[in-house]
Amino acid sequence: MPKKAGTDVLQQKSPAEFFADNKNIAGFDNPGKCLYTTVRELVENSLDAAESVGALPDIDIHIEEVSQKRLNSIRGVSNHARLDEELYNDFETEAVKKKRLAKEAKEQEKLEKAQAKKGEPTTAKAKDTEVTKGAGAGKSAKTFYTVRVKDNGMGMPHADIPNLLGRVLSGTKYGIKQTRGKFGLGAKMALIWSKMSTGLPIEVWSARRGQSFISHYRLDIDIHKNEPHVHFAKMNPNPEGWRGAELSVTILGNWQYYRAKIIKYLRQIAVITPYARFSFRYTAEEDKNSIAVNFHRRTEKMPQPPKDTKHHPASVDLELVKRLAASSKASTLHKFLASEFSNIPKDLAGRLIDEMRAGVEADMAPQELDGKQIMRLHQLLHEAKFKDPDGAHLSPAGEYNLRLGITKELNPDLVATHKGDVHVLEGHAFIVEAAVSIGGKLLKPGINVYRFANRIPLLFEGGSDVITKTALKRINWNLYKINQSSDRVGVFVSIVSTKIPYKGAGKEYIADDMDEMVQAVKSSLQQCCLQLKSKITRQLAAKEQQQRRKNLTKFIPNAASAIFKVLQTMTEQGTGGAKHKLLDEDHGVLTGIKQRRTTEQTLVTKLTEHVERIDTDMALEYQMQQGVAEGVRAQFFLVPLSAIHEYGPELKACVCNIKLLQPA
Ligand SMILES: Nc1ncnc2c1ncn2[C@@H]1O[C@H](COP(=O)(O)OP(=O)(O)OP(=O)(O)O)[C@@H](O)[C@H]1O
Repeated sequence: MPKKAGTDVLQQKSPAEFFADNKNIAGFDNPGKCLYTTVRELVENSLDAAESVGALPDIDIHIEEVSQKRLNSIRGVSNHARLDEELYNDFETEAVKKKRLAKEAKEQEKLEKAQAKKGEPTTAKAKDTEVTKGAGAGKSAKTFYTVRVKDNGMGMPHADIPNLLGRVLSGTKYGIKQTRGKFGLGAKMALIWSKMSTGLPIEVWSARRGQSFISHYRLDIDIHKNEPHVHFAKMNPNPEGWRGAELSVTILGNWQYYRAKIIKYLRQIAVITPYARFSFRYTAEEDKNSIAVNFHRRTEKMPQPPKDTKHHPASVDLELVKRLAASSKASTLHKFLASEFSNIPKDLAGRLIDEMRAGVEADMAPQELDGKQIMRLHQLLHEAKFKDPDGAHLSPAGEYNLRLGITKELNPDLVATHKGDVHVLEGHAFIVEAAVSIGGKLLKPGINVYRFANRIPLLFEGGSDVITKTALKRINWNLYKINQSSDRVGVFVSIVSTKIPYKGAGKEYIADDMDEMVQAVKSSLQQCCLQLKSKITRQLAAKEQQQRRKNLTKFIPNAASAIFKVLQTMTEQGTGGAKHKLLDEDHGVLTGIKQRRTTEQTLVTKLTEHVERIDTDMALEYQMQQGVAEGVRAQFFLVPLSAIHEYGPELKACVCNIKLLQPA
């Protein structure tokens, strides 16, 4: 142990201490961001937990505002009235107070005038109200929040709960599998922050399938030792057979500044997870500020769950090879290579061993490999040719879910989706899915980028991210008849992989420096744009036609009146002086006018009929050119009323055909 702290004194930190000192690395930058990241980490754990047992996620999220005063009573700290006002940050001298009140009165007067102008009732405000300030009152007051997230997932084994939630860098998601969580850090960071800001422990309820009790824990973390500290643990009866987990943590936060981000996050997670139900409630100390938002489940079709896979030879480092060899249960080196790695079939394992030489035999135990032999093996694994991972173990959201989520949450005019091929980055397979939408009231004019990685929305650091940069700089939107500044364009890209190359443990963005990733994102977006281009071209043609008709129709009254006047003059003056001889039908027209059978209104009616006929003829001609099969098609999704429904024959009507297709 160091005797005294100083720059030249050797000190050691536990992982918990490190992350407590550097919270920003994990996305816990300031109170508002801490509130956001806490919600996010707990929701993502819940989604992982529900999907891992194949349950359609049902997630309740509740944020409850807790004033300093209430927090103090929870903690048993007494709330004293202030004795020495000048001691506090928010103390105002008489002069400052007078100035503030005058300013407030002026603003109030302005507001009342504006309301009176609009005919609205004026909101009376008590002027010069003196608030009795106790502990936690005034503008320096902080606000705390209890965040509670409940799910219907797999729950946690009773005995593992302290380690899973009270020891930094512990978790069940370190395997080679696509999961939202990866680092074994998120929930513990929420606990560390609660410990740092309120000193309150985390509370946990959990029940697993086949378990007759509900585990109930209250625990915190010994940051110095990186160990869980259990306040109490109980096994309560579970008469209703509930399964899932519920976590509750009380932290310092800032709802006011991060409210929009939290709602945006939930809206985006609802886009990428339309098979989940999210119910969100915010309870404020003042009831009028409370809100509730529900994101309903729109489909019961969940993507195939991701599967565990093995290390691809191209993805292993020297340390990992050493560790795998030391811990392998395979009896021979040959079996070790063929069983611990993906894409090394038996014959290739034999060839690799032959290639290693240096005293290496196929039937030696992997633990017998010495340091140099391990180095040789590691080198060979990176130099030899192996098949790429096929990506079958990944679980992309699917074009159906992506489209459904976008349509449901943003209601755009057009959407195109595309699922890219499997690509590989450092031995890890990845798939890029993309969607591009046009229109919809919720989007601003311009390019609106939505980023997802392993089905998590990424909301921060957009400027440095590969998806944003590709959408803004590498796509020539004009080529696809999309106006990048005036059209409301939604760009949605979802990347799934066993290893998302995040920059930082906060999982906020993917860097732009990997060519494989850049190309895959670009190509998926281009494919969406190509689909949109043909739809937009058709829409533009239809619009042009409509405009032409509108223009012609607009001039009919004037044209009819002018023609009528000419014809009237001709009838009145006779046609004796005409240069050209009139045809019989022309005489007919003039006679009609003379006898008042043909009026100006007759001309209006005839011209209108003519414009409409031309319009119909052009539409028919267009339809003939396109062919019936190429007629205007739009995909839309119907939500079945029950889980059992049939994809029956095509429904034919005079205006459209509807065919119910089983989603791919
Ligand atoms: N709601 C839950 N249901 C079931 N298990 C959970 C739940 N929340 C957490 N866990 C378990 O606790 C472990 C630790 O969670 P934590 O959030 O600290 O890290 P992680 O999700 O593994 O990784 P990351 O830091 O990347 O989010 C998880 O791996 C999981 O096994």
